Amino acid sequence: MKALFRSFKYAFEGIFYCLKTQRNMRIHFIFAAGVTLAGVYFKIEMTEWLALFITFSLVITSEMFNTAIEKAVDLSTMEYDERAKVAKDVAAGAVLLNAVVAVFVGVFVFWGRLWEEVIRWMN
Ligand SMILES: Nc1ncnc2c1ncn2[C@@H]1O[C@H](COP(=O)(O)OP(=O)(O)OP(=O)(O)O)[C@@H](O)[C@H]1O
Repeated sequence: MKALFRSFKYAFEGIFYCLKTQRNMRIHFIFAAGVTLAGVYFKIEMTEWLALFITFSLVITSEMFNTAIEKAVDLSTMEYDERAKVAKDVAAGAVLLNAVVAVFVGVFVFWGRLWEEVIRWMN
């Protein structure tokens, strides 16, 4: 049981480390909070919540793996190395890809509702 709690403690330390040191991670969390509030406001469907939570998770976990890879690469070399560049660029590319998909999902879920809201305000 003690070992289980210890592994949870380390996992939370990893999450807090990313939040403390990675500006992009804080931005992802702020976006996720904002989108969650918008979802509550617009009373979105259960399947839409599922799509949003999966995309939050993809963006945030890829950012965490990106941080882990950056640290591991820096541990292995501080010299310029083409393999280090590839490792970091591929990890950063994964975050970018997930972030772009998250924007598409957000637009897909909210575009119609935002548009209706704008029209309602104008009338
Ligand atoms: N050892 C290295 N050898 C070759 N290129 C590197 C090396 N370290 C970093 N780079 C290049 O510089 C880019 C930025 O790396 P860096 O480690 O500064 O990450 P970052 O994206 O600025 O993240 P953070 O701001 O979180 O540290 C990498 O994507 C890679 O292209």
